[in-house]
Amino acid sequence: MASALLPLLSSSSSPSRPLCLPSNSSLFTILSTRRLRLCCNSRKNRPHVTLRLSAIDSTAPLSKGSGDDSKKPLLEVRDLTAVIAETKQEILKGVNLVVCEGEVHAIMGKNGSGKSTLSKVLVGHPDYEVTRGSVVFKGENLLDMEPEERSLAGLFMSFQSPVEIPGVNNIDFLNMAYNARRKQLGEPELGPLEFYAYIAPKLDLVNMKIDFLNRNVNEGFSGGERKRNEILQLAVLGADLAILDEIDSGLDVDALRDVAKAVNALLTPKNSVLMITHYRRLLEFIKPTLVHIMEDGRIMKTGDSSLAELLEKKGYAAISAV
Ligand SMILES: Nc1ncnc2c1ncn2[C@@H]1O[C@H](COP(=O)(O)OP(=O)(O)OP(=O)(O)O)[C@@H](O)[C@H]1O
Repeated sequence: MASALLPLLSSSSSPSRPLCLPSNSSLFTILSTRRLRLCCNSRKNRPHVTLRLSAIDSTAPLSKGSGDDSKKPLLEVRDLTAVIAETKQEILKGVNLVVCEGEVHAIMGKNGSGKSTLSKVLVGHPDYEVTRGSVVFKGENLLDMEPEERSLAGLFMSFQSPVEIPGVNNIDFLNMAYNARRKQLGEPELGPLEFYAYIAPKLDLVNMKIDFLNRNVNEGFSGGERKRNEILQLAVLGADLAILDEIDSGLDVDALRDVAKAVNALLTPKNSVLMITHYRRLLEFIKPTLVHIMEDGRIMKTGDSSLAELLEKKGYAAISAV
């Protein structure tokens, strides 16, 4: 692997070669949902939680994600209401959600129910304004933080449609994002060689060819390659809470397995995943602690993975009737 890295090093990441990167402000936006803390443990200590569909009334305040009092809440969303900044149209209409450390939560729901908006509001996307409610992340008021502060605090978001960054190659982008984090932590930055040594095992984790490091970020990537690249970013940057918006869309079965394997490998009893999906298939690979169903800007139902099974067999009408 080391020798394969050398051509890339000399061609793209020489310290003497100026990086072609976007302006600071756009880079900030790009990086604002990226953040790091390397987590490589397995999730074998994760408790298995079984809840019946009726066990949680999602309109009532939730005390703990899974109802397990020994767990520490990581994210507490209370009565969150948000509008589109430009039009003031209300999209989120009172979301309640608690994710504890070490939990995997899945959010499902019809198209347009507000799932992506919720995730974007959590990372501080400027298209939306919060009009009511609170979000506490690791004990801090998340809504008071700038997007980049949220990222540095441990929030990572993988977008439904990852953007291309023309003129910026992947390895430079990742190296810079990782170094920004290290700088924040008061740690020395990694030079190109050290960074290659750091990233190489992560490429294996997501089963990505090394060539992708030398291509511009997401430029010409297939849908599946973009998703793998998102998970590579997560593996590099790490996260206390990773929000994965339809990470399964556009993936073939093998790619889904690889991505799920990588996500599972990153989970520890301390960090959590909030994943948005339309399909139960993903939940077979990444086992959820809880499944939430969103409808018209609210979480209307919460249960275990049997909720996703019911949904797949009988559709949303059956869920409303439960
Ligand atoms: N910036 C925006 N401008 C206009 N409408 C928006 C904006 N953001 C969200 N919406 C609208 O808000 C609603 C919720 O959108 P959102 O993307 O959150 O849905 P979703 O549940 O993720 O849907 P899908 O499953 O199709 O991805 C949709 O009707 C969408 O058109």
